[in-house]
Amino acid sequence: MEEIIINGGHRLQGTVEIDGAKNAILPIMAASLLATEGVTEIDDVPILADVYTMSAVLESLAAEVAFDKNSQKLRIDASKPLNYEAPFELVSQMRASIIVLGALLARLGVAKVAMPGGCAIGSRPIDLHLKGLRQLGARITQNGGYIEARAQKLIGADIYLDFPSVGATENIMLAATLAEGTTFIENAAREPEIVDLAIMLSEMGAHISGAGTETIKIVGVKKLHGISHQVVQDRIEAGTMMVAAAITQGHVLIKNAIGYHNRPLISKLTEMGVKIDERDDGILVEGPEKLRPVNVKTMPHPGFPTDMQPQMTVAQLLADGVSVMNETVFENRFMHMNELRRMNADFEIEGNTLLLHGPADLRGAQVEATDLRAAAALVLAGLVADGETRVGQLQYLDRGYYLLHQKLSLLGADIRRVDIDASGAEHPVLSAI
Ligand SMILES: CC(=O)N[C@H]1[C@@H](OP(=O)(O)OP(=O)(O)OC[C@H]2O[C@@H](n3ccc(=O)[nH]c3=O)[C@H](O)[C@@H]2O)O[C@H](CO)[C@@H](O)[C@@H]1O
Ligand SMILES: C=C(OP(=O)(O)O)C(=O)O
Repeated sequence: MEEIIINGGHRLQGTVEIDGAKNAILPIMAASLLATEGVTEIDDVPILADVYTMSAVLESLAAEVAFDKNSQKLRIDASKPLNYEAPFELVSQMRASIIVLGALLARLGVAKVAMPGGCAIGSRPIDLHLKGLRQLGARITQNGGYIEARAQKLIGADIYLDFPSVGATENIMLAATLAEGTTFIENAAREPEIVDLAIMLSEMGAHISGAGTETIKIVGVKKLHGISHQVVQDRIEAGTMMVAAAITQGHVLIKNAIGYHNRPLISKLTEMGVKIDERDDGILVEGPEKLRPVNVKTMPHPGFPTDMQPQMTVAQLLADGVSVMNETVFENRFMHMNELRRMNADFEIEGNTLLLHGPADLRGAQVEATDLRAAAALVLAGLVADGETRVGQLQYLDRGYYLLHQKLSLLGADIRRVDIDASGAEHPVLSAI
């Protein structure tokens, strides 16, 4: 059993490097299935459990995948005939595997993918994905826990999404690249990871415009080819580090961080009294002695990201007064708060609204992650808590952060990751995956 152990109270100082984005690499890996010629080579690939899971999904479909951890390069050859079925054992490990549905349908005219379940943060249906694919001409059936989509040919369509779903936008983009004619996705998701996917698809030979706006236009082409692509930086990892600096009175340069990807977070941290300097070499964050309370509402991009909500609640807890967090994207994303209560946090939950009474006098405790960003929030709380915090269930953290403890340790935190054996002895963990 592994744990991260933190002794709080250290100011973070220095420079931190950020990896490629989990939420960009996963759809990019799915997109590589569309290349019938050449191989796809991807740089700056984050070393994450989800990347290994997606590699296994692609291999189950008969793509050849090679991931070199040292150079962080991923090579995918999908040029040979592919299978059309993504099995339950893999899809159930990671919801994002549903994105192979659109790619397989476009490439093979048929796809069978296990229905992804919900997860701790919400039920997460895929009705919008299916609605979009149906509008492109797919016949979709659900049987025995699998979704099967078939189409002799996909035909471009005008698709309006009731909600700007990231995954639905990506699935439809992948399917539409090889459809006959033009597709418009209206009320599309506008996240930077959508833009990165569009860049990659364009490099492969797709005709896409408007990614990053509400309307994406895709003119279908006959075929796509392998390319080299560098994954965009992970704005959520960058944001997590910004909050770490903000709450520890730190002085941290987030190297090469992209300010316009984190505009709402920068705005809210500034309101809290954090000094933020967007420089050519990254974003410099200086935490104040006292944080001011602030109200936050999560929204699809360019609103405040739900994936920064748990981390932000730690900063709000430490602020001098009452702050409000309103979570509008997922229905159950306050699971970390019960763990923070063990650390002496004072708050009330009313539906999807959280009232945080600061300034909290956080005390170290044994806590357990319930999902990926909950894990990050608990580590952040440990950085400022009095005494020792032990964070368990690190498999969630490993989905989205590589060696977070090492990065924080290099900035001056007293933090280590250990494997605890049956006798209770602790062994240092040097490489998480
Ligand atoms: C791998 C990846 O990129 N994951 C991100 C992606 O997840 P994901 O793509 O799953 O998130 P969506 O944008 O699709 O979901 C947002 C909301 O829409 C709902 N919905 C979605 C699809 C659908 O068909 N029907 C429906 O009702 C969901 O239940 C949720 O309440 O965007 C989320 C919202 O920014 C982020 O938290 C995740 O980190
Ligand atoms: C919710 C997240 O990811 P996923 O959609 O992969 O579960 C996340 O990155 O915070």
